[in-house]
Amino acid sequence: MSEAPATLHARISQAAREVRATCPLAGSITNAVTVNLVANAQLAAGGSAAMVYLADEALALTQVGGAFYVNLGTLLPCHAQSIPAAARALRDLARPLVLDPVGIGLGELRGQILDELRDAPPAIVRCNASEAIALARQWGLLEGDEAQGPRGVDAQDAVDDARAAAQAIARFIDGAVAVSGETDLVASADRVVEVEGGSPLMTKVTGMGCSLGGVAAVYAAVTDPFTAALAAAAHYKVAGTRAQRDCAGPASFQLAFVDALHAIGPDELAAEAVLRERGR
Ligand SMILES: Nc1ncnc2c1ncn2[C@@H]1O[C@H](COP(=O)(O)OP(=O)(O)OP(=O)(O)O)[C@@H](O)[C@H]1O
Ligand SMILES: Cc1ncsc1CCO
Ligand SMILES: [Mg+2]
Repeated sequence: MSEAPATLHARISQAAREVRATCPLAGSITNAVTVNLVANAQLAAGGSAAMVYLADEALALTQVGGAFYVNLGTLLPCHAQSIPAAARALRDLARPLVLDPVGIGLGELRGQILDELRDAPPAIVRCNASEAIALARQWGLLEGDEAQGPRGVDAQDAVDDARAAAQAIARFIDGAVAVSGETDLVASADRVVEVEGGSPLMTKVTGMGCSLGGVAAVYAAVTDPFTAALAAAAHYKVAGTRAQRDCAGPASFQLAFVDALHAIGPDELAAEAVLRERGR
């Protein structure tokens, strides 16, 4: 990993160049609905993919991959062991974990696993606004009114409403949080950047968020968590904007989107990324 350049755009293009040059492996434990899109997006972005379910295999993958991705979307009994075991192994190796806490609040197992991850935390949390607020509450990171109240699993909150939660999580994990929506928000302990672009059709294809987490893990294999989260968010927004021009609806959008992820080079990515710094 070389030293990060000063500007955000330069950091993104350097990260994309390193991904293209090294084809980093990010292993995944991810949900059964969208596993194929996650792997295809990781390959199209320039990385390599390997999906597992069992603890034994997850532990082997943490040793060989540059980063690891965990998505709680469709839990099975084996995940009660495999996800915490992978997270602890990554913590001990000082290798980045990217977490998508899909469906936080649904049933008990998700909550148990997230309690365990508090002690072996991810480097990047990738989620929607409601999930960011729910995770910050579960980990006890909010105070006053913000700490109260039940939350569902849908993204009923606006991305901007999740800003305090995102920053609280980013500080707690000493990493980055990427909250997706019409405008994405990427937070580190001391910076908040908005990323514009994409398409409303991204909400009509399942797994756009899941696969964004997988691509963030590919980037996390070559750069720091904040740059990785920002590069992945920007790559998705630029690819989504392009894909919308060439499609007839959600199905052809997904194809055009994966093509665009693949076609966008590091310089184009930096040139077309629309970023707005919101505070540091
Ligand atoms: N209305 C929108 N306009 C533009 N881009 C959007 C819009 N909604 C979502 N996106 C983009 O779609 C991608 C996925 O974000 P989204 O918030 O839909 O994730 P998600 O709800 O976790 O998805 P899933 O759970 O289906 O994987 C991100 O790149 C985000 O920027
Ligand atoms: C639809 C769905 N259900 C569980 S995971 C998933 C994919 C989007 O998160
Ligand atoms: Mg999601």
